[in-house]
Amino acid sequence: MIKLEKLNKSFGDLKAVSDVSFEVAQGEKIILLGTSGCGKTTLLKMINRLIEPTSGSVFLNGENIQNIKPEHLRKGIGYVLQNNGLFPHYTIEENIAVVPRMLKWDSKKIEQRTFNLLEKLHLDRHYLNAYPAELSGGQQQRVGLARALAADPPVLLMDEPFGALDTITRTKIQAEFKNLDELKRKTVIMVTHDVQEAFELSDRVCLMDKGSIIQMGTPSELLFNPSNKFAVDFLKEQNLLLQFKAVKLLQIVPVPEFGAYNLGSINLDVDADVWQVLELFKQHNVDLLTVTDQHNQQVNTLSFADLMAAFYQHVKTYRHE
Ligand SMILES: Nc1ncnc2c1ncn2[C@@H]1O[C@H](COP(=O)(O)OP(=O)(O)OP(=O)(O)O)[C@@H](O)[C@H]1O
Repeated sequence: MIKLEKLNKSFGDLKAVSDVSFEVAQGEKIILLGTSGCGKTTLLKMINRLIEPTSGSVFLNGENIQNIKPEHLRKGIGYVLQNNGLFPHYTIEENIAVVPRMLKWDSKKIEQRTFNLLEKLHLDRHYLNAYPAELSGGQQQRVGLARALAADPPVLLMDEPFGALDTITRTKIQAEFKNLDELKRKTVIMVTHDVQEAFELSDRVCLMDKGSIIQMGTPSELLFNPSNKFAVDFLKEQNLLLQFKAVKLLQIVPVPEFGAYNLGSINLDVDADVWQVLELFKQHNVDLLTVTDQHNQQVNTLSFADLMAAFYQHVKTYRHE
């Protein structure tokens, strides 16, 4: 779907992006992660031609984007800017309608799409005539996302979309983002410097430093098989928490087909990660995790200590693979 080939960008003597190559499959969620100034935004902007590379190429569905007019290219690539970048003198309705108007949609279609997006993004219709400054940061962020999604582009580029939000609003919007059906089929490349956000929302993480890729892989690959000291150090602070979130209960405690996990009277999602289970152990003060089969017969029980032992055994095995 998207292919980056030996992309370089220099600003004078400064190499902002250095020899970056990778491919992104359709529907994949890639997160560009790294410290401030490592070249993430520059790399992102080369994908929609807001910045032209010094050398190297970007291909979209096999076509070199140098051969596509920037305005045309950007109609098929939604872009959520850092600090949401809404036009302050446009109402919310006008902000959302920017690309559909460029595409000359009729007003009824634009209205329907706008209402539909507001509903999906939990924004009340009465904001339509308001200006961005009248909305909270979280609401502005939702409008920024609605604007990028308005014309239903197959690709979405997002630059620190949740960066300006407080932790609680951020966690809430991240969860909504993850569960938005509309986004599931889209190819997303997103910039962040927040490790947890990267691990939570991505299929693969592209860890960068000084313009270059340090490591690109799934969250589990980065966590359990970091490629060098930079990758180890970057993830060190939150390592254990990230590991608990990266490992699914299913990977360490088998469950029969159509069976279930239970904590006391709580029925757990079979897709739960270890962190969610640990949280539930703590919150509900239960002693045992039970595994039942399709007839609701108990086939296994694990204490907190058993669960931890299974987790560490899994981590040990994974590291040696
Ligand atoms: N237009 C420009 N002219 C000169 N230098 C630039 C320009 N744009 C970016 N840079 C420099 O290129 C480097 C990479 O910048 P970039 O914005 O891509 O980093 P980033 O990883 O996105 O940082 P942040 O997380 O702080 O947004 C930085 O050193 C920056 O100062």
